[in-house]
Amino acid sequence: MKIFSKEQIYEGDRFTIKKQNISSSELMERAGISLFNWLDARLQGAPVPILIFCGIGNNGGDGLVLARHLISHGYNVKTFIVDFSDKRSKDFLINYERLKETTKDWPVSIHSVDDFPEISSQDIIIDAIFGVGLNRPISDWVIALFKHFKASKALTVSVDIPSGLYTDKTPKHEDDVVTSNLILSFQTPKLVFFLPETDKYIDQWEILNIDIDATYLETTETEAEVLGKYDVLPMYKQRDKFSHKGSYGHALIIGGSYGKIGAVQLSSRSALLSGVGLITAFVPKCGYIPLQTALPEAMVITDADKKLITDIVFDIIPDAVGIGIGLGTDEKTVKAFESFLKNNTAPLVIDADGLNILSKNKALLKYLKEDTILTPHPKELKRLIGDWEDDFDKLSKTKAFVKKHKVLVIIKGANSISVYQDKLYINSTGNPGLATGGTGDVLTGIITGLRAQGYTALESACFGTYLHGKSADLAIEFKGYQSLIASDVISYLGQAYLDLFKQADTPLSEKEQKPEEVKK
Ligand SMILES: NC(=O)C1=CN([C@@H]2O[C@H](COP(=O)(O)OP(=O)(O)OC[C@H]3O[C@@H](n4cnc5c(N)ncnc54)[C@H](OP(=O)(O)O)[C@@H]3O)[C@@H](O)[C@H]2O)[C@@H](O)CC1
Ligand SMILES: Nc1ncnc2c1ncn2[C@@H]1O[C@H](COP(=O)(O)OP(=O)(O)O)[C@@H](O)[C@H]1O
Ligand SMILES: [K+]
Repeated sequence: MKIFSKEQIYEGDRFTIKKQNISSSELMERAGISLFNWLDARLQGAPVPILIFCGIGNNGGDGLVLARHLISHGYNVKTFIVDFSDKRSKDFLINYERLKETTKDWPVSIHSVDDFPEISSQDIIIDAIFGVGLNRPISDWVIALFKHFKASKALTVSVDIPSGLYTDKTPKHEDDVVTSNLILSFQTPKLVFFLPETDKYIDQWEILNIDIDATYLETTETEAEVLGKYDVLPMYKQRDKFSHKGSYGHALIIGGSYGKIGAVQLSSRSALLSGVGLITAFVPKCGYIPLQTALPEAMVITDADKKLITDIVFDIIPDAVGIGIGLGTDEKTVKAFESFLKNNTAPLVIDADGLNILSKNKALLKYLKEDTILTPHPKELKRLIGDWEDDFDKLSKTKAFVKKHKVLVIIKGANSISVYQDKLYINSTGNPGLATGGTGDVLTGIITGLRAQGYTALESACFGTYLHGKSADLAIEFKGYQSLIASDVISYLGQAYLDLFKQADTPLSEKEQKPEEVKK
């Protein structure tokens, strides 16, 4: 599902208005009706007090349309205008007049703290104060209103985006944003719904379809996409009836050091369960017996050294290599890594200590072949690209790194983001059960396994992070968050594949509702 930028949202409005030959207030009517239909379907006429707080722009206009439809359907509504500016948008004014025609009364204006209404915890607050148009710091009294909302403990529903949240930067203080329980966002999720620093402002969100022109939505290239089942499904490669183990590639996992052989076992097993034809592990001598015992399906090649990797030589021709897990950063290992990088021609995935070695020896970056996949968690990323000011800065620095070295970087975490050729691919699966040692090794194994099977770098990253998170999502139903361990993620990989073909899930895009006519 595409994530449109603020500029693209405004352009989509203009395009739709022209193409469908409608006025901008008709588009606002659709937005307001979609809000009304959503609420009406859930409230079913319940007489709960609904307090609608409208700004003076189009977000406020949406709130006014909603107020009009709720009132004319008999709901218990109070409408307030949060008067933070003398300006009024054209469509706000049109709907301000229309509301008056319905209620025969003007909404209550709020100019300062003295005007704040009492709010009970049983009320519903509709936050239509600022939308994507927020472009500068908010007045103190408006922030005090946000706090007043929070103190009331009333259920708070934000229109399009929680007021106070920018689309392209992180708020300075937590209190500067409305604490909302639910966001009803028009047509496209916003990038801030997926970033670690803005996550605290996002509880639940749903997309409301307002019929922005389909051609515009299809043909506009966006910087970011969030990938659900129906986005990764086309990447899936079927197995042919007459295929054999040679058809599905040979993956090589290079890593391990004394006390960290388990990491290689996790990666190798994950590669196998991702579907690879053959798997070989390259480890120090101390890894031979444990690996051969724990994973009989794997072949094992050992380094001359007992405890470390000191010279990476092998006579197989792998279709993809995953390197770095449990590797350590001993000087001898660094040398071996360097010489491997210079000579390797197979598609490559670099993780963990492989990344740490690169960070300490930036001159090695020039040996990375195009489309190498790097899988840093945030600390490893910081070592690689330097510190960042906020999440947006992190993304732009990662993009610059990706462009310069022609690689793909997966920024791991909740909503892992694959950064490739100027674009961001956001994973939608996974859960905090994954916050446990070894799950990153599993991801490396899955991605290396996919790469060896002939998936492109981008497909391996997107499909791999999806499957990894989905396995964890399926596993926690039986294991719980606390007891999920990396081995469980591997065990559920088969279920994650099977789940791709289950029909029960609604595609993200089909969750969008049609902006039906208002029910009479
Ligand atoms: N396709 C869609 O998605 C559709 C979207 N629609 C809706 O439109 C919403 C965007 O509306 P919007 O552009 O009018 O901006 P909004 O957020 O209401 O802000 C109002 C104005 O306030 C100003 N301002 C900014 N910051 C300020 C500050 N700190 N303190 C004081 N003033 C400040 C600034 O104006 P300025 O003063 O800079 O000229 C800004 O323009 C969008 O979120 C959605 O709800 C639908 O109606 C139709 C289809
Ligand atoms: N809270 C979370 N929600 C979803 N996924 C998570 C969460 N925490 C960690 N993960 C995932 O778990 C994996 C952890 O990788 P990493 O930090 O390298 O662990 P390790 O080095 O122990 O294997 C990554 O794929 C990351 O995206
Ligand atoms: K809002």
